[in-house]
Amino acid sequence: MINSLQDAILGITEAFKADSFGEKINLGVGAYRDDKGKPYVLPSVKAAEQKVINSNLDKEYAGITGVPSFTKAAAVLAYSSSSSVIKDDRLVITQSISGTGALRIGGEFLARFYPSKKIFIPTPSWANHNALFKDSGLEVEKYRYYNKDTIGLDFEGMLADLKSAPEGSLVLLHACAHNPTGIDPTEEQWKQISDVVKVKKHYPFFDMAYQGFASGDTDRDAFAVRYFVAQGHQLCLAQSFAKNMGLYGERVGAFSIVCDSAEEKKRVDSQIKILVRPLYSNPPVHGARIAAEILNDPSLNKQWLGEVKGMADRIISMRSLLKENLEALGSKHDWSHITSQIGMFAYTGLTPQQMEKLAKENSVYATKDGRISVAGITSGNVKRLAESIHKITS
Ligand SMILES: Cc1ncc(COP(=O)(O)O)c(CN[C@](O)(C(=O)O)[C@@H](O)C(=O)O)c1O
Repeated sequence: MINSLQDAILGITEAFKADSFGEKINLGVGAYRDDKGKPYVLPSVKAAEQKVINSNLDKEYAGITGVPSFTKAAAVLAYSSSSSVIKDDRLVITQSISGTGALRIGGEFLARFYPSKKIFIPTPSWANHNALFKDSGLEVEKYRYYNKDTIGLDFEGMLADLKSAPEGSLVLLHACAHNPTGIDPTEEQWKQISDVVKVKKHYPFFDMAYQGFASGDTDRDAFAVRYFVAQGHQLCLAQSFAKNMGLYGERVGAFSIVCDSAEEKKRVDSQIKILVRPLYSNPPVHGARIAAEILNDPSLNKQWLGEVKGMADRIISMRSLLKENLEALGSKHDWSHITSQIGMFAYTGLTPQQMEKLAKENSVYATKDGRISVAGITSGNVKRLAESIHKITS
């Protein structure tokens, strides 16, 4: 019996669309919305796209690993131009079908070549990680990440689970803006995580789907990845440009592997090509060309960084507004986690039953785990949202 897919996240948008209430609120899928609740095409993306169109490029196939001007620039964005992985030419990188595709290439590659087939992912993690790595042929295990009592990071639990995992396990790490909790380790905690990963000889797989979108600063959001590289870890990285460039439907991403030499890079590069060719042969060019323009044109890059910061800042201000509105209503709960968390999502701590009530009785739609996409909050709907939350939590 084939079960029908009722995706925990995409299904929320379907329910939202089916609701005829005029003031319904969608806090489901992690996609940025402006203060009018509308999708946002970054002006820098529009300008870059115009440049691509004006170049009258052909529509020939890209190579298996994609548009070189994109992948080279994506590597610099993640690792920085001064990184030894780039200077010593020991980074394998391929374009991917956005972040999901990057994770999948990584999962398939590791299932083929990495000794351990166990990948430890945080509890909770992005809803799609589990199926994605299982379908890649890996066994998915969990490490503690979220402390529901403090609505914070269960750092002791995380370290303990990484220490007790079999030596040389795969470990998935959210580089910044953890989905769904919005709770990130501090830089000090990342250093301790790196130490444990090194002692246990684990292999880090970073998922960086929100670089620049978390703090508004692309270098700051890449701290964990760059620190681990500086500490000598070999690792792999999935990058998505869905959120920080708003290229959701263009499916722009990259998968990279840090090797220990240029020689090993050559061997790994050919294995990546052997894996990708029969999967989808080569990736779409349009979105990658737009991203390449933005990353390589200094004035477009500067404009883009300002726009990414603008998105991050709007989300941060909506966090504060929601917390202030809840407090103004006389809520007795401590809502400080709403402003201490970072990135696209706030992990409210509401129960599935309360989330159900939010939807059924208040036309506020979000995933059952209590995650809300803060990007769906606007200065126009924040009051009604706070009233709805207050009503079901009083
Ligand atoms: C941690 C993480 N990693 C990878 C991806 C994949 O992103 P893409 O393939 O589009 O580059 C997402 C997107 N997750 C969502 O924002 C979300 O959790 O709502 C949403 O886009 C999704 O597909 O679920 C993510 O949150």
